[in-house]
Amino acid sequence: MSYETILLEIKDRVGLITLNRPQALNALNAQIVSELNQALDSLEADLKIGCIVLTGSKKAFAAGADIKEMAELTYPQIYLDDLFSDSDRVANRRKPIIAAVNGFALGGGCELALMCDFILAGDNAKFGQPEINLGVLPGMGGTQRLTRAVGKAKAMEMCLTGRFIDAVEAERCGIVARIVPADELLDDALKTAALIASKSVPISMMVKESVNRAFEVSLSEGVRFERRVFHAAFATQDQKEGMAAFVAKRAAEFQNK
Ligand SMILES: CCCCCCCCCCCCC[C@H](O)CC(=O)SCCNC(=O)CCNC(=O)[C@H](O)C(C)(C)COP(=O)(O)OP(=O)(O)OC[C@H]1O[C@@H](n2cnc3c(N)ncnc32)[C@H](O)[C@@H]1OP(=O)(O)O
Repeated sequence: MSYETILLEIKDRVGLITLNRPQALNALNAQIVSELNQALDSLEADLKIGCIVLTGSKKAFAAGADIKEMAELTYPQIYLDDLFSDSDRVANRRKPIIAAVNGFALGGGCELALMCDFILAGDNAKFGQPEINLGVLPGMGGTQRLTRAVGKAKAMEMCLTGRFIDAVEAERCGIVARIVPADELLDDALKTAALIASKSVPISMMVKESVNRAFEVSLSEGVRFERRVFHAAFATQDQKEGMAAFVAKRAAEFQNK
C-alpha cells in the first residue's frame, strides 16, 4: 500500500510511520489522518509487529491541524461530520506506539504525540497548544490528555498562553519520557521499539490497556482491573515460557500465545 502523506516501513518486528508533508511542517489534514489510520490498521493486523514508532521530520513532528484547510470550516459542517472523530482510532490502538518527536509538536501535533503511549523527544523538540492564538482551543484531546500528563497549572498556562515549551521543560513536567540528541532520536526510538517488540505482544497489550485504565476509573476499580488481567496472563503460554526461561537461566522466546 503506498501513501502520499505518510511513509510506512517495516523494520523486523517494528512498524515505522513517518508523517510526510514537509512543505507544511506535517500539518494534519483529513488525508494524513486517513492514511495514518490505514497504516496503523495494517500494522495492528500484522502478527509479526510488536511495536510502532510514529515520527516526523527534523524540523517538525507536526505543526498542528492544517490551518489553511480549517479556516473556512463552518459549525454545521464540522458538527455533522463530527470533525476529529477519526483521531480516536489513533488513540485506541492496542499495540504500543512510541512518538519520536523532533522539532515542532504543536496543537494537533502535540495532541497526536500525547495519544501515543510515550514520547521520546529530540533535544530540539518544542511542544505547545497555541490554538488560542487562532481563536480556538485544543480540539483533539489536548485539554484532557495534557492536563492528565502535567497537571492543571502547566496545562492551563500552556493552553491559555499558547506558549511553546522545550524538550527539557517537557520532560520535567511529564510530557516526555526521555530526551535524546536530535540526530540519535530515530535510532533510539527504533531500538526501544525493538526491545518492546521482543516481549510477548499479548502481554504488552495487557500492559497498555491496564496503564490507560488509570485515566478512566477509580483507583480501586483500576487495581481490580489490573489484578484480573494479571490473573489472565497465566492463561498464556508466554507466561509459562517467561518464568521457565528465568528458572533455566536462559532468554525467553515468546510466541505471542
Ligand atoms: C484541517 C481540516 C480537516 C481536519 C481533519 C483531521 C485533522 C487532524 C486533526 C488535527 C487536530 C485539530 C485540533 C487542534 O487542536 C487544532 C490545531 O492544531 S490548530 C493549529 C495549531 N498549530 C499552530 O498554530 C502552529 C502554526 N504554525 C506556526 O506557528 C509556525 O509555522 C511554526 C510552527 C512556529 C514554524 O514557523 P517557521 O519556522 O517560521 O515556519 P513557517 O511558519 O514559515 O511554516 C513553514 C510552512 O509551513 C506552513 N505551516 C506551518 N504550520 C502550519 C499549519 N498548522 N497549517 C498549515 N500550514 C502550516 C506555513 O504556512 C509555511 O508554508 P508556506 O506558507 O510557506 O507555504
